[in-house]
Amino acid sequence: MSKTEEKKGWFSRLRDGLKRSSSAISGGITDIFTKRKLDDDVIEELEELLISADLGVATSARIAANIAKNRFDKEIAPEEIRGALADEVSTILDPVAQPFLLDESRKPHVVLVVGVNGSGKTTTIGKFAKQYRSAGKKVVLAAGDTFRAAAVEQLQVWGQRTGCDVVTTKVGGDAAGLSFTALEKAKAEQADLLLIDTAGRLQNKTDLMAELEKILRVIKKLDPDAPHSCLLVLDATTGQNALNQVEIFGKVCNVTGLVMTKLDGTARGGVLVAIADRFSLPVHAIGVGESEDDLQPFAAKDFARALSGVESN
Ligand SMILES: Nc1nc2c(ncn2[C@@H]2O[C@H](COP(=O)(O)OP(=O)(O)OP(=O)(O)O)[C@@H](O)[C@H]2O)c(=O)[nH]1
Repeated sequence: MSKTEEKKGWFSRLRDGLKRSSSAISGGITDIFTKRKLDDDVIEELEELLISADLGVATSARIAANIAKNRFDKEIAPEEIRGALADEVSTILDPVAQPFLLDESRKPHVVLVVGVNGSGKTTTIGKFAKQYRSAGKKVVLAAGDTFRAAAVEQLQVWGQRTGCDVVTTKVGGDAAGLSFTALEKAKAEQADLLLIDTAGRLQNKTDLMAELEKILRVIKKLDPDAPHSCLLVLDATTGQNALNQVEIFGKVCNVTGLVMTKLDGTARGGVLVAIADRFSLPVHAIGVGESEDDLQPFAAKDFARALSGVESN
């Protein structure tokens, strides 16, 4: 498949995945803008529409005001508004759309993967493992979600599939100790990348924080700069709650980048715009489906156009 075909294929998948979010926005724009002049009421309705699509109050107000500029008192076609919205969203997302970069000077580059249960951490780890294995890198996985046997098994499956060693311990075992062992092994083997999975029991914040802090403390004994990255995986279906998760996890570990999954299962995909606007954290990848191919590097313009219901890329 050529690069253009591949890009086109991904754009259709992205557009299909974001359908629930985009049809609410796109349909709302048609309802608001058909045969009406752009006045204060229309701006307010647009703002409300964006808030209901989870773009956040402050961000929605700013976008609506920007779109209204130079268009006041004119009858504007819905398609033009969708295009203008895509441009506004793209301006917000562009600075945060940054691919994850492997630091080759680290042996290994240590990545701590955090996020609440079921957010898509394992899928993300599997995808990264596959990507770097295909590039000929040595990758070690640490099954740090020691609470659930299924989480460990799932990571082992990824290990087998991608040819990566998976360091595990018994169910209920110490995640920090396991991370230490995994880093020791990865260092000894001159691995390029160590991906550490973690448990995400946000319902017990104190335990979660204590556990993450312990992992951080312990791996720093072997490498004071580790972890070199901390990826927070967010589930888009949680909507505005994803903003709280960025804050909570940010207090424990220095979150360096985000991955947002399950954008296909929700009408709340706009939350990614609110998060980008508020935290300015790099967004490395997004997921619009259950297969590993549905997790792709984040492209701001494509996302903005798909979310706004602009038909082509
Ligand atoms: N629809 C959809 N499902 C996804 C996406 N990403 C992951 N999933 C599914 O969500 C479920 C949870 O994903 P995992 O990768 O196991 O998440 P986790 O954070 O490791 O979960 P725990 O191990 O339970 O903590 C799985 O059934 C995945 O197939 C996505 O982008 N879209």
